[in-house]
Amino acid sequence: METELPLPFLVSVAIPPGLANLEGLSREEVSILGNPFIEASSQIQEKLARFFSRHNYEFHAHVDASRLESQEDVIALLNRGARKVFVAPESLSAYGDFGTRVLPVVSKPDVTAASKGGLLIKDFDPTAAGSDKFSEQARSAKIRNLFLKPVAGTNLEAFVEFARKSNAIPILPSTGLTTDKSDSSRMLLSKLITTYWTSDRQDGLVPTVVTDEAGIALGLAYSGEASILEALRTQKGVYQSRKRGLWVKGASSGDTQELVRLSLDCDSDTLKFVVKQTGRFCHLEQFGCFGDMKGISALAQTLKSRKQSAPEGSYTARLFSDEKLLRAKIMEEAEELCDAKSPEDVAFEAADLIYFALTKAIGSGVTLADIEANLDAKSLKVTRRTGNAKGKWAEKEGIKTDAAPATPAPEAKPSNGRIQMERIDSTKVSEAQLLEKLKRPSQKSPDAILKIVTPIIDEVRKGGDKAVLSYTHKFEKATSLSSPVLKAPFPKELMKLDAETIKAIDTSFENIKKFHSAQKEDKPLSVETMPGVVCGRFSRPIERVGLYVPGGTAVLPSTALMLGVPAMVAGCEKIVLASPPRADGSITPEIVYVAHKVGAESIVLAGGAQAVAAMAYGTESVTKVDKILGPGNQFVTAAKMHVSNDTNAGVGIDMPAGPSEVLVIADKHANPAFVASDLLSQAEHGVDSQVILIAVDLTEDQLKAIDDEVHNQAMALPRVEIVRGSIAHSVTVLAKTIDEAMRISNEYAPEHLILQINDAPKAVDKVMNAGSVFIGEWTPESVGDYSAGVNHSLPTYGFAKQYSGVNLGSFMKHITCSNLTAEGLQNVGSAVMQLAKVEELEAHRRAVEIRIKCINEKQRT
Ligand SMILES: NC(=O)c1ccc[n+]([C@@H]2O[C@H](COP(=O)([O-])OP(=O)(O)OC[C@H]3O[C@@H](n4cnc5c(N)ncnc54)[C@H](O)[C@@H]3O)[C@@H](O)[C@H]2O)c1
Ligand SMILES: N[C@H](CO)Cc1c[nH]c[nH+]1
Ligand SMILES: [Zn+2]
Repeated sequence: METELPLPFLVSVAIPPGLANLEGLSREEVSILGNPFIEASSQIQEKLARFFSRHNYEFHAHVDASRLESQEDVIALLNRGARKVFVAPESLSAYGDFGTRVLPVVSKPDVTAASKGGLLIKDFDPTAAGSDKFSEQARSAKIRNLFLKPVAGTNLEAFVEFARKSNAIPILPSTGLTTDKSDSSRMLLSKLITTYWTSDRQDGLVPTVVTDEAGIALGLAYSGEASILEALRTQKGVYQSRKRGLWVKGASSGDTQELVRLSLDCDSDTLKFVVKQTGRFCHLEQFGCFGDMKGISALAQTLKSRKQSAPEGSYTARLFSDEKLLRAKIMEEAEELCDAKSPEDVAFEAADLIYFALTKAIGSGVTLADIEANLDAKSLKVTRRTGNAKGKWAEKEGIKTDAAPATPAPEAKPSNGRIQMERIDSTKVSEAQLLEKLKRPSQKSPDAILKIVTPIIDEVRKGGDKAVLSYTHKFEKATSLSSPVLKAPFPKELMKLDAETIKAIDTSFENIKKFHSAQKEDKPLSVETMPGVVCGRFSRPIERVGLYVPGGTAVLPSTALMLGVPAMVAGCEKIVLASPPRADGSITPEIVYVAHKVGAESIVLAGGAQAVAAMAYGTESVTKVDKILGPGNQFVTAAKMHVSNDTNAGVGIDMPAGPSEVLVIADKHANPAFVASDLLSQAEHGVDSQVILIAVDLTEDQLKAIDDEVHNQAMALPRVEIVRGSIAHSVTVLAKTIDEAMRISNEYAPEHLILQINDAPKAVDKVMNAGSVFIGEWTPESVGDYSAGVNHSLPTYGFAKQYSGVNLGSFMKHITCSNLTAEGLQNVGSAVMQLAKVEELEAHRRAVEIRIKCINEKQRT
């Protein structure tokens, strides 16, 4: 059961007839329970989204959006505060990046339909045949976020019991609950709430923490079924006095409370009433039973009362009435805060700024609760601002800005803002400014990531399988998984695929195999450096390799091919694949099929640092490997670095392969639609991806044609919101010549370089730094990602300056050998002895001398 819900059930709130406005969905109806479930359709999506942001009290809106037509509708709902949106299962893959905020809705009771994060089953009939079995399966699978919506006419009390037993969250129809305000409906509602609570007191009352809207505890009271019923009926603070029965707060003192929301705590033995308090709560001369308010809440309270009755001529009264003075003070304090250095000064200046900012808010009728609700709502946004400063402020500080007003920051208008790359003219900026613009989006500091992965690695090293499994349960929610490894031979039923996919994998497999086989050396190297001195070099496969196939935000069977095929061609004896499993513990069938084709000995069903540690050190069931290869997120990369630095692990790694990137060089011969499609193909990987276009001597019309294509093609993509994120830190650079473009590209050292220019093959000579190059208009980068034969596991972040991408050599070691004849030793011996003498390593010298003496003796006899 999800514990973050205010109450352990949802109430499905009916949309008012006519849909003229949604005011019928008033705060009193949905907010007190804090937990509505609303059915959306494209027609009312916008109204719903606006409704969520307007009523920014903390209520959990769960929205059935299976009838929405566009992804943008879903994203708008998420951005405006819907905690969860349920969509048709076939469109789920488009929301991979939104974690458990988007879940599937189905009508058939089937536990296996639960994706990683949960499931909503509609029209559920708890009395139908097979429902007991379903309940048992649901309980043992411990699916988080399993929501059940009953078929019309279901007995609600029995249904709630059924849901509790099944570890599910029931969605109760509004009819008879919130929409019907009769006593009997309120009675049913209070009964349902009391069904969930447990009291350890003899009188059956439940302790009730009373807080104001900012969450400051006012005091402790008690609730019983009757007081809850009365509180719901009157929407006021009503409690159960232990001595005097029903206690309507403020009935005699006039210090009444408006009930804002009620919730149960995690183990359902304490209630919380959030109230708007008039006057004070405590019977003593203080606001709450724990004393008066402090800090920001107290300041907000004081400002509120000053606004109502500030003595004329007082400073606060002046601030409320003199807009210019307040503006100047906010600016002044903001600057002082920016300039403050010592912790004391920062605290002092921050307090001043908060005072003036809050004065502005209270003067505009905005409460502290409104500000806090905004902060909470921002944390729920799935599309974010870049965080860059705007216009004049950025210019003043000489830092990266948000897009100019003509191209608004995409995040500001998530649904329809233009998707456009920032432009920079390389001839009008300094080299330093250009490089600043081309900086990759910043990632979390390596230290912060290391702090997260080090304990995971240590635990796996010590705890083996058990530790790996516990992390897989935690991160992948695959709680049913009992072994972290799937050993070959892999069962056929785990690699059931349609014929078209098999054909595509087989084609790619053959091409990758062909290209990597061709990288084999014909024969061992052998060179006679002096007469009788023969030096040689031969290669051997690395015996045991661990191949990490990412699976967090997207499943990438193509990466399994790119790592598995060269390992097979190299002749590695043991190939171990690792990839995060799905929530039901299974691995994508495409990956199992590739593992089978490359002859992998096992698949480690784990991801992240735990998978890397398991392969580096070995566990009871995971084979220890000699080298770990493959891309991954920051946790995977940090874990690879960490284990490779541990001499006890004895494990090597490939190179840092992070968020995807592409640099396209296009001249006037390039087709704008092709250019845009290549940029977007890497932009869709993740919001941390970056794409760069170097436009060589293009006119404004030609540039606009590419910009238009980027926007129009992006808008038609299922992952448009991810593209918005990556395009926000992507750049078009204007250059005059191909040489200038190549110079910039070599400095950037892109993972992928695409040449869409006249006589593209000729320009290849000028490429110094790049992971992989795609030459000419008929070579989109995606052919390299999947099927051409080249490898797609490539160095990013500028590491193409010193690393190669994965290739056959990544799976081989080169061993050298020397073979001397007596004549050879005589020829080279004097040089060796002299250098040994210089280094004062006498034993080295004598190892030659002893042999030369022997040769000389032999020659004499
Ligand atoms: N350069 C290349 O050649 C190339 C190729 C393919 C993919 N990629 C990149 O690989 C990356 C794949 O990342 P991904 O996240 O989708 O999958 P992933 O498999 O790399 O990571 C998922 C794992 O991250 C761990 N994790 C997540 N959050 C965590 C947390 N808070 N603390 C500790 N561990 C946590 C979990 O163990 C989870 O299993 C992307 O950036 C993609 O662009 C690069
Ligand atoms: N372009 C990615 C490497 O940066 C690899 C990939 C896998 N699937 C699609 N693309
Ligand atoms: Zn790709």
